Amino acid sequence: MAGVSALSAEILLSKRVQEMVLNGEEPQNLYISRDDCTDEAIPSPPSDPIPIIDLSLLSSAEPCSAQELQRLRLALCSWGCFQLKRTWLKKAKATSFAIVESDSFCAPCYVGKATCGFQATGHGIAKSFLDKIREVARDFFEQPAEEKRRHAKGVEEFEGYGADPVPAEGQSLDWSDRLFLDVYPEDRRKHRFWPENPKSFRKVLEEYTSRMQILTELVSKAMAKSLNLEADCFLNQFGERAALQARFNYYSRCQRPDLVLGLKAHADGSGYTIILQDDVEGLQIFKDERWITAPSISDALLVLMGDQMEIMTNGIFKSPVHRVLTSSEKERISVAVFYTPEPNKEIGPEEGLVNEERPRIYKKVKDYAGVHWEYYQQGKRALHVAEV
Ligand SMILES: O=C(O)CCC(=O)C(=O)O
Ligand SMILES: [Fe+2]
Repeated sequence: MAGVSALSAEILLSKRVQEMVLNGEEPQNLYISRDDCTDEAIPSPPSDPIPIIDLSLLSSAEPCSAQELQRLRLALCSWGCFQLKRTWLKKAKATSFAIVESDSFCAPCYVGKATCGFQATGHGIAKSFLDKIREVARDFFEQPAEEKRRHAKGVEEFEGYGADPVPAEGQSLDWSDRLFLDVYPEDRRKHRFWPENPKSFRKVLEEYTSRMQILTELVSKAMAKSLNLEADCFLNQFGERAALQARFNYYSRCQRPDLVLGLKAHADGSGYTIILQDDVEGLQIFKDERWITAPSISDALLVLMGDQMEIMTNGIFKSPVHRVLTSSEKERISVAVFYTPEPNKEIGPEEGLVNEERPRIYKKVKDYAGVHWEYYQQGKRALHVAEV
């Protein structure tokens, strides 16, 4: 991009990428982060696809679930993520929930549960609801700039519409715009950042948040069971006021996808992250020394481990490095929900995962997400600060 004037990061971050694209502007130098664009050109050996896990089989009794638990554990040890496909959450009469997946429906297990007194009340994440989230996200970003600016964040703030705060010197900027919102606990919501338009945005996001709460309970329990731990152990570490934060990402088209990333390579500082993609691929996970594209499956959610699950599992589950590519042809939307232990709560490796064969590799940490952020801004991982 020789000849393009070098604007400072602060000025660029006060502008929206979407508007730069509408104005026909090329990416400035500060957005250029890739010099590895030849990696896609090298044919890579075929790899296993990101595992698809059927949670219905994990919330059911032995022996039905043993194989799926094993698949979940392997997915999280080797990939650090898995896809949840066509999942329906059915709220039980009491406090627990069963999940039923349409295409790998485990009839004997479900019948067993039903006769144990589980009653469905229709709390399902149907594909039509996932489409609704995508629709309100798209409708929000496609509004005129003035409307979105009503919910704008300051350059150095986190919450609201805009971009990440200014990174450390030498770090590149992401070719994306975001709307970042604290969604749970409810008393942490700052409604001035919640869009009033499209009209259904708030209601849909409230509903999605409730689904995410149910899902995090299920996933946390399933992960514990897959490691032969007490089902509630991770939930107890996350705490009752564990946070859910939603980040709506809008990746505009880019004239130089060979040089510019939608989101730079990073690992998440959350416990784990639940990602809803649209039909445009772009998310890549670094595995076995190469980047692997996460397929976009319209009725699937991608569950990606963050550093704090790696700590809680004493390094057994991996928090994968991932990034988002840009495309010159299509814009892309995703919604990432970060599930993070409650503020001020100490977390650490589960005792059941520390033994002679597997000595403790991480110590207890508190408010790790803040430390993670400082390193993230320097383009570094933070996990070493938790090492013993
Ligand atoms: O857009 C995506 O698919 C991934 C987003 C992501 O990794 C993040 O927001 O941390
Ligand atoms: Fe991420």
